[in-house]
Formats: sequence, structure tokens, C-alpha cells
Amino acid sequence: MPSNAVNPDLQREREKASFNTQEFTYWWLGGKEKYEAKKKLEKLFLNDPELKDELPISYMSPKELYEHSVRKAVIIAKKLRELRADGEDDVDTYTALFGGALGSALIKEGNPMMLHFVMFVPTIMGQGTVEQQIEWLTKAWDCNILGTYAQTELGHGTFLRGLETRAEYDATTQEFVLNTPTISAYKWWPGGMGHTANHAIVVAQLYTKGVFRGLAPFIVQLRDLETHMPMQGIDVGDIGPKIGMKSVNNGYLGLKNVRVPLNNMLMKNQQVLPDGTYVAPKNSVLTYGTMMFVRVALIRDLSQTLAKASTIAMRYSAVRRQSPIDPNKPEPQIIEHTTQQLKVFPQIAKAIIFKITGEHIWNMFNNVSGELEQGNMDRLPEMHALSCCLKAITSADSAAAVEVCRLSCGGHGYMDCSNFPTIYGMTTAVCTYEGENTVMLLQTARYLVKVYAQALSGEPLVPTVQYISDYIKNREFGAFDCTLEQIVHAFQFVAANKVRIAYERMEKHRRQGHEPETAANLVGIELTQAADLHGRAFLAQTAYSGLNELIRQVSPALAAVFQTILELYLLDACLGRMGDLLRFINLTDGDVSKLELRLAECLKRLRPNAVALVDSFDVHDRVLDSALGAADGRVYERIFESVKKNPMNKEPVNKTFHQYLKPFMKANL
Ligand SMILES: Cc1cc2nc3c(=O)[nH]c(=O)nc-3n(C[C@H](O)[C@H](O)[C@H](O)COP(=O)(O)OP(=O)(O)OC[C@H]3O[C@@H](n4cnc5c(N)ncnc54)[C@H](O)[C@@H]3O)c2cc1C
Repeated sequence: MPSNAVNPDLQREREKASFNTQEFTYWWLGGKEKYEAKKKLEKLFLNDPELKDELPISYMSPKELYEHSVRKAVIIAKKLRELRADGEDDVDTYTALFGGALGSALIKEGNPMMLHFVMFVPTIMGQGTVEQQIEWLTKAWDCNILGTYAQTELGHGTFLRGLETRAEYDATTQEFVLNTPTISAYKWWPGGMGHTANHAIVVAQLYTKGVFRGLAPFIVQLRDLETHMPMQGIDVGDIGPKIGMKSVNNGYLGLKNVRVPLNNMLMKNQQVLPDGTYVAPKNSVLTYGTMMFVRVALIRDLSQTLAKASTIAMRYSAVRRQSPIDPNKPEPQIIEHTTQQLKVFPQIAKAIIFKITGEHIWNMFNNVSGELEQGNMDRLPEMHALSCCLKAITSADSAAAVEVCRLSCGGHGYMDCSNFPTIYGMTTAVCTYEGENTVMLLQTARYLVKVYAQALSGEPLVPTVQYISDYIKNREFGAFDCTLEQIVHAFQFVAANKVRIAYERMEKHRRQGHEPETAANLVGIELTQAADLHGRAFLAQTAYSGLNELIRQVSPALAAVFQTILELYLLDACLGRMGDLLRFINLTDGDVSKLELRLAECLKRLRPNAVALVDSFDVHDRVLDSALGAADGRVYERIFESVKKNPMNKEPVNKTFHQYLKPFMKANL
């Protein structure tokens, strides 16, 4: 095949499309303007030869990879500084550069300056006073200082009250004295902490006048601005190799009598006065803003990850031929195997549903943030609960989906050049950071059992949990008619039942004399299941209403594709939770058969449009970075190209032959 030719099978697939891919792409990216902005950004960053990897980074040592990544991080930051100076940076620019899209093409295993932009700057914005923002943000935006966010410790991550780092106020010098008194108090994990950042926001126990006041964030200088040597009392380094995020430079930090001025405590929500008087936050939930912001941003990001993984799997499935279905015919494209369709198509659908949900929750977050600024906290608990369970579900589902996509590519999916190892490493990390997933579900569940009690006492509920009230008023599901609307209703009905079970069992333990916390632990499994179902019911409802609204707006051809996506997503989700559905709803064997047959029919319907759909995600080849998923489908050629880069293949005989193998083989017993 000539080097610029497209694989003919892939080309044929593209010609089968029944819809206009440009129309889809514009929608996917948020409109023509955003599409053009994306292209411009890609041109600016991807055409820069300094940002290309000649040698695949997997062949580098951790130290080489770090140095290579910092070099590129600086080029990226310089360009970003220029964009900012011209007023051409916006949220989308930062999302592209530090999320899983464009940024992953530039620094595949994660930017060592990422935490500066995604946590250091937002935390100052969210928790600093106006004066503190003026002081720190200019330096931070211009990267005159580089920061990270240090909360987790070797001994504690989830249980924040267990954090041991101490900040004691010394009124005589108007300084805080920071210490990590034990090994387990060492800060552990902050991105860029190892050797990149020279500042950190350190979360510590605050003591003033000898009294413990709670946790507070402090800006601490870690390294000298000229020499980059650690400041006095600072013990800092990299925590070593990890499953993924290999160039994020996650670090550790020990503090020994490190003094910072009074003004280095971020004081928007709580204050320490010069004499050590402590002014408590008016409302402790105000600090939730940054956490919610990051979680909501992650949900949007995960749809891009799924777009990436499903593009690789889908294109490969169109190019790869294996195992005749009809023994008298040639080997088909592997996508002809129905089981292959069931592996790949639902992941394409999930990318779309997560995108719709991500946008929806992003808008909701912006509304709630606006209300919070006005002092209205009414919708904060609902928003917090949703952001927690959706973060958990979308990250867990995305990690599982990436793995299914890898499996769908057989042995080649296991090769580094497929890019699945890196995509998986980056995705599964989301299950842990920004709130460990189980703990996130438990947070949501706490809200749900409260809501259940409110519903029982007849209080009105906010829209996203209204289904619980409906259930309490009518506990019969009625006949199941297999419509999509009813599948959404079924998810809500099951979620309401799961919340009821968790509530009732917890109440029972309470009546038996257990404290609320112990009772919650005893029903932890029921609670996480209730939160999981609540999130899935929300996803189903958002998919249903979001896609139906879209269907009314787009061309009939694209509307038909969206209809199939909606059906596929809901049927796959529903059949995947059949145990739960059968437990609470009177489904017959005939109903389940109907659902199964409809799913099979959906796969068939999506088949001609599957390649066009992933093409419409418009993921740049450099972002895919996959021999299996490139737009031209030259899979085998690209696998070979990558193998040729293997430094081990540069010499015909490795020295170990003479050193070890030959003496061993020639030696007599
Ligand atoms: C790639 C990566 C990057 C990170 N970056 C940063 C960073 O930049 N800055 C930073 O400060 N931190 C960072 N972290 C740390 C991260 O925030 C924590 O790992 C996370 O909060 C979980 O805490 P933990 O590791 O202590 O796990 P633990 O809390 O010890 O969890 C271990 C197990 O115990 C369970 N568990 C814990 N508490 C409960 C409970 N109440 N109920 C039920 N089960 C429970 C969990 O579900 C889990 O199964 C990063 C982590 C990773 C993996």
C-alpha cells in the first residue's frame, strides 16, 4: 500500500455513513467557532517540531522522561503565556492542554506543570481573599512561580481530619510554623512536587493560641527562586514510578519548622488575625467549590478519553480481518463479529452520553456557583452529591471501557504502540484522585438517605431526586412496556428502592443502638449501591432528555444516529443491571428477550455509521498516538514503524549473547 494511501476497508466504511460527519463534529465540539479554535490550537502546538517525540517515550528512563517532559512543559507554558497576553486563552484552552485531549499529544504521560494550572491557581482563586489573589495570581498566571497542591499524606488521603501536618501561629513574629511531625505526616502524591514546583498549597491543621481550629491551606515556598535548592526545613523529592502519569513528577514533602508569613494562609473563608484570634468560616461548605469544579471538569474530560479509546478500537476493528464467519468466504473485518460490536459500540455511545452529561452538570455547576456567590446554598448539597457519584461512575466506567477497547484489539492492543497502556494508566488514576470512588459514592449516599427521610415526611425535593418522592407516593412500577422512557423510569425506580433499603437497614441498626457512623458502615455496601444507581438513573435521564432535545434540533440523518445511540446506551445499561431490575420490577422472560433483540438490532443499525462516528470525534492522530487507530488505517505499517524505533533493534546482536547466553549454552554440565 503506498505510504499516503488509506486502508481500503476503512475508506469503504467511511463511504457507508448515512449522516454528515461535519454536522456531528460541530455539535461534539460545541459549534463551528469552537471547531475552528480547536484547529488553531492544534496547529499552534502540534506543528511545533520541538513538541514532537522522535523516540517513543517508553524507551526512556524515568529521569530522561522527566527532563524531556519539563523541556516540553516549558514550551507549552510559553505559548500559553503568549495566548494569555493576547487574550486568546479560555477554559477550553486549559482543558485541552491539561486534560486528555491535546495535552496528551504533547506530553503523553502527563505534564509536570499540570497541578500548577489545575489546582494551584484554582485554589488561590477559590480560597484566597481579593488581596491574596492580586498578590499571587499574577505571579502564578505568568509562571514566575510554579505551584502544586499538597493535601494527601503518606498516612492519610481520604480522612482529612487525620492529616497530621501542623501549622502553629506565632503571634510574636506573625508567622505560621509548619511541621510534618511523623513519617506518615509527609505530604505524598502532589503532581510536580518532586522537582518542578517551587511553591505549594499545603493543607495543614491550624493551631492559634494553642487551640486546634481545623484544616487550612497555606502557600509555602519549597525551593529557592534562583537556585531551585529546597528551602531550609524542606525535604522534597519524587515518589517514583507509577502505573501511569509517569511524567507528572508526583512528589513527597517533609516540613521542619518552616515559617511562612501570616498572609500566606488563604483566608477567603476563615481568617487568623495578627494577634492570633481565629475567625471561623461562615459556612464550612464554601470550600467545596474547588473540589466540585475539578470533579465536574473530570466528567467532561472522560468523554474525550472514551472518544479516544473507542476511535482506536473502532478503526482497528474495521481494518483487522480474522476468522471466517461463513467458512466458504474470506476472513471478515473483525467488526462483523457481533460480539466485537458489543465490545466497541457501547463505548462510542458512552463517550456521547458522558459528553452530554458533562455539559449538563457543568452548566448546573456554573448556576450553583453563581448562587453561592450570592450566599444562596440551597442547591449545594444536591450539586455536591451529583458531582461525587458522577465522578465515581464515569471514571470507573471509562477505565473499564478503555480495557474493553484494549481487549477488542487482541494482542496488538497490549502493545505500547496501541497507546492503550498509557490511556488506561491515565484513566484508572481518576478513580483514585479527586476523591476515591467508593468514598465519593458514600458521600452521595449520605445525601440520599437524608433526602429519603425528607420525602417520607412529605417535604418537597429538588428535581434530581424528585423520583424518590414519586416512588414513596406510588411503590408499584406497573407493567414494563420496554420503551426507552420506561427504562429511564426503571433506573429511577430501582435507585429509589436501593435508597429505601439503605435507609431502612441503617434505621434498623440505629434502633439497635448503633451510632449513625457505625450504622452507616454496617450498610456501606447498600449505600454505595444506592449512590451508584442514583448516578446511573441521572445518566439515563440526562441521556434521554439531552438526546431527545438534540434529535429535535439536528438534521433527520443525524437525528436517526442519535436515536440509535440513545437506544444502545439505555439497552446496554439496562441489560447490564438486569439483576437489579428483576429484583424490583416485574419483568417477564419475554420482556428481557425483547430488550436483548432490540440491542442486537441497534448494533446492526449502528454498524454502517460506526467508523464515521468515531471520525466525527475529530481526535487528531497525534492525540490518538496509536498505530492501531490512526486515520489512514495503515495498522501493520505503523506497528512496524514503531518497532523500527526500538533501540534494541539497532544492533543485530545484543552483548548479553556473548556475556551470558553463549557461555551458558556452550558450557558442559
Ligand atoms: C495519580 C494520582 C495523583 C494524585 N495527585 C495528588 C495531588 O496532586 N495532591 C494531593 O494532595 N493528592 C494527590 N493524590 C492523592 C489522592 O487524592 C488520594 O490517593 C486519594 O484521595 C485517596 O486517598 P488514599 O490514597 O489515602 O486512600 P485511602 O483513603 O487510604 O483508601 C484506601 C481504601 O480504603 C477505602 N476507604 C477509605 N476511607 C473509607 C471510608 N470512609 N469508607 C469506606 N472505605 C474507605 C477506600 O475506598 C480505598 O478502597 C493523587 C493520587 C493519585 C493516584
